Amino acid sequence: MKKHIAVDIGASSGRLVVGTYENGKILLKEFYRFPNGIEEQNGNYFWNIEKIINEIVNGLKAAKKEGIDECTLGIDTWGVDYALIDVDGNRIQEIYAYRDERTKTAIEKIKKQKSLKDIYKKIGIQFLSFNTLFQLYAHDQEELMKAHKILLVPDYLYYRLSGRLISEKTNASTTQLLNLETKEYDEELLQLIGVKREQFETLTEPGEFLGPVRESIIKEHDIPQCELICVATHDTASAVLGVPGAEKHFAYLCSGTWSLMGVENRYPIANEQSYSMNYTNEWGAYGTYRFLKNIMGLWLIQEVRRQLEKEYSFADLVMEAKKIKPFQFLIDCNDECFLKPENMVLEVQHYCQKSGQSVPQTAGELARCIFDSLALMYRKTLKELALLNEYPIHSLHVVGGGVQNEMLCQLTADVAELPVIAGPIESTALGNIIVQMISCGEIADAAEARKVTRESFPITIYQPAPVHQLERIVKQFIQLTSGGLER
Ligand SMILES: Nc1ncnc2c1ncn2[C@@H]1O[C@H](COP(=O)(O)OP(=O)(O)OP(=O)(O)O)[C@@H](O)[C@H]1O
Ligand SMILES: C[C@H](O)[C@H](O)[C@@H](O)C(=O)CO
Ligand SMILES: [Mg+2]
Repeated sequence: MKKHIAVDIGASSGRLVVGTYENGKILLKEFYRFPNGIEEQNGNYFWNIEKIINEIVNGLKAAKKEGIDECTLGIDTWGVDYALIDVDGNRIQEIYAYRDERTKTAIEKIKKQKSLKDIYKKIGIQFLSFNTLFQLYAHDQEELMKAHKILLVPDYLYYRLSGRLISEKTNASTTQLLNLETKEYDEELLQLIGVKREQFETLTEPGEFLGPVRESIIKEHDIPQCELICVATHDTASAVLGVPGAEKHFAYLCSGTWSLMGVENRYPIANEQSYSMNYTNEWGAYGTYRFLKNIMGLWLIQEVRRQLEKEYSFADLVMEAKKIKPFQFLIDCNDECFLKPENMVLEVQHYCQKSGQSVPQTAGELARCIFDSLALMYRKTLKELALLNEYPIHSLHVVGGGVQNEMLCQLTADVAELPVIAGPIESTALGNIIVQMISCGEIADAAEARKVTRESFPITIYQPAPVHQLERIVKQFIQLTSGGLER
């Protein structure tokens, strides 16, 4: 039976997971995990890509030790960030992390040259200050001109492992450079940022076979014979494929460092309303669109935990939050001030103080503030999704590490007043492996894969319970988040 390895690298951790398809079920086993995170150098933030590559090789060595001699392999990571390589394939700079401040003013500068609404109408991607469009605009032009190729992170990892140059579509859409109509890189925007089309590789469909891992790597390290498959290399695109949605229109929350909340459509929605509410049409696998919004997510609690010297585990922080009276402290989770503050504890406290609220002091109060605010933001986003898609949303699938935060899952059900269907945790790795299984002919398509997922992995359903004075709390939250929809 075929073995498929998913290399899933998120902003806070990476993992290697092996998947097999047996008797109508998908079996997954995580066999290697490593911490990930951004590193500061001279006031800028970067990814340690050589460490990530070493960890991938270490993971493959572990796979060989587990008795995996041959397999297919797919790679997915976070979006927007890129490597520049010269004509000899050498990386010519460190890989900036999207939380670096260099793009802080890029949107303001670009809007003087091109209307943001016009960009949105043809590209349909949400405006995030760190999208690749803005990163390249802010990049040193001399260095950019020296680049033979611009490779998003997972494309670069495939290149390092195999020598194959790709520009995988789902992740390429996070650049905010792909034109919805031409289905190609938008020439006008490329000119605006001083990049030539040939600096990007030909757009690549998820599912394509890419060939073997370089012989030199296999000779140097005792790793399995791997056939690389181009998966949905944007981790969120893979995560969505792993959502066990049975309904025609299912809403999902990919709950990790970011909270990505959206729906899967067969068509883009890029109109006045979706522009004003800043929703995105990231490309999904198999011709779909991920109509979603980025919510600051569990980054908030990750940074509070880091500030508290990791004295508390995530489970401890949930336990502490449970002891605190709810809805005393609320923040607009999507406020730019939370994107990369020096000290998240002080940032949350300052926000509460300047908005005239009590100030959370203890770990429990800070965690409570974050979880309450995230649940209310999820409610707001679900209402907006139903309005913009013109169809009702009756439940919410939660996948990713946030599934382990049972308190937040229940709180989300209560505050959003709908059932939350939680699981699988490793939906990203699952979606990565699903594309490999479809390419190998073990599963027919995404619809069959979701059916198999429902039969293979347990879910937990959180039914909504009444929240005392919910209307008043929602009104207070909507005022904080400067309006937006609430019916
Ligand atoms: N035992 C736990 N209890 C509560 N929350 C948990 C627990 N374990 C993990 N989490 C939550 O899951 C989050 C990590 O989720 P996940 O592993 O999906 O992120 P990732 O894949 O590393 O990052 P990305 O979102 O970039 O893909 C943690 O930040 C934490 O908030
Ligand atoms: C920066 C991107 O919006 C981010 O990577 C998000 O798309 C993601 O991939 C979260 O895991
Ligand atoms: Mg992840």
